[in-house]
Amino acid sequence: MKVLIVVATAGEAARLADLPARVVVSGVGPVAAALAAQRALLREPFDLAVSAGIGGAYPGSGLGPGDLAVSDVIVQADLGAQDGEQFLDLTALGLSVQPDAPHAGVFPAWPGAAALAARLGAACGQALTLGTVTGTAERALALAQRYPGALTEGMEGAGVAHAALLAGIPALEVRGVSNPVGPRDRSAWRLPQALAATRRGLEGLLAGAGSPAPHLP
Ligand SMILES: O=C(O)c1cccc(C(=O)CC[C@H]2O[C@@H](n3cnc4c(=O)[nH]cnc43)[C@H](O)[C@@H]2O)c1
Repeated sequence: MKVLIVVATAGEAARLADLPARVVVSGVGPVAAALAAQRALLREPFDLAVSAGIGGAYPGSGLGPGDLAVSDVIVQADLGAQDGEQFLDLTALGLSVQPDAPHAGVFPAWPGAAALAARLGAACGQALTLGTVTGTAERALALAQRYPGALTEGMEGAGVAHAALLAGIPALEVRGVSNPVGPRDRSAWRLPQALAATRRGLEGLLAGAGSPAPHLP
């Protein structure tokens, strides 16, 4: 399986340079990730596009710094409209099916995600993408309630997933937890542990964990 790995920063890429995959650095955010992913996907064919890196863990996820999460769904959680206190996603706005983007901001991930998570002892669930890092406990809770089962927050997954959709290949998000989603507290960050978890997830993916067992004759 030929895998494209998109990470936001050179620091994340440095820990992955020896892996048997194409690793590209996109910069932070969904637009940067989408553009970098699409540029790589137009250059050569891949079987899977992965958004990988550090991420925040939502309240109720049961995850903490150093834990590993893989996505079964990638959600662009700020794509929609705010109506007072209520958030209206594209489906609620009647914009869910567009000819060139039949996704409504929700991207089912690679079918091997659950098996990969099981083999690695990782969490498997929704990965949310936002263009702005959540900075209050109230908003973290509101997002966790809006998306029950949401595990992680990042800023690139939906961009990679959208580019993968247009390229006709599956996408996956692999996040090592660096921090709790909520009030800004850099002292709570555990970057080395998060980077190590991210690498562990990608090593497992590239070693074939999660891929369907070969059909024996
Ligand atoms: O300075 C801060 O307080 C701060 C808090 C959270 C995240 C940041 C970033 O600069 C994140 C940029 C980068 O890391 C990923 N990431 C990691 N944790 C989170 C998060 O809680 N929410 C969203 N993104 C997060 C993200 O994918 C970016 O690539 C700074």
